Amino acid sequence: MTENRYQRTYPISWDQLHRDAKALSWRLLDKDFFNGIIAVTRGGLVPAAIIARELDIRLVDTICVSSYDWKNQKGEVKLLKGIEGNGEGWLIIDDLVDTGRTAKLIRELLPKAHFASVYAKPAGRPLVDTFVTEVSQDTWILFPWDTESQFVQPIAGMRQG
Ligand SMILES: O=P(O)(O)OC[C@H]1O[C@H](OP(=O)(O)OP(=O)(O)O)[C@H](O)[C@@H]1O
Repeated sequence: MTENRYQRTYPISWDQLHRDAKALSWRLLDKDFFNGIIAVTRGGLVPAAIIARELDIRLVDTICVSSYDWKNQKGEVKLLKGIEGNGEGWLIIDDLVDTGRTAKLIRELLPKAHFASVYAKPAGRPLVDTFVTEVSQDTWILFPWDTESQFVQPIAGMRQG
């Protein structure tokens, strides 16, 4: 279900997600992440797996967060599992920064880490160090793990009257 604050959708296929995660890997290639990757659950898990493969990083940890929707606005971000230390030498991966609430919390916890996301909206963009694609704030990104293919009516059948 599309929330009220979204005016358009941006469907992303598995192929595109794979390509975009590889594009992010290229942007991160020259940086050193001695410790490894921290995936932000749950959306960061898939790009983190692709980026770990591309950057030849085998140590992958998670920071686990949960955010609650309240009246169609994203609510408080709750930390379910953190990471010790200040994040130095770690690469944090998320699929998207939207309002930036999740990234803000994680940056406060791990100020020395490098925060990367595949997609970024304007409100969240200042909080990421590296990203690939910017989408407008009123776009609902349809990730492949949240969607499935289904039958749609032919265009001619959708005419009114
Ligand atoms: O910038 P924000 O407004 O905080 O939004 C970004 C967060 O929202 C998404 O997670 P979501 O809340 O959909 O949870 P999930 O990944 O566990 O499904 C996404 O994976 C980011 O972590």
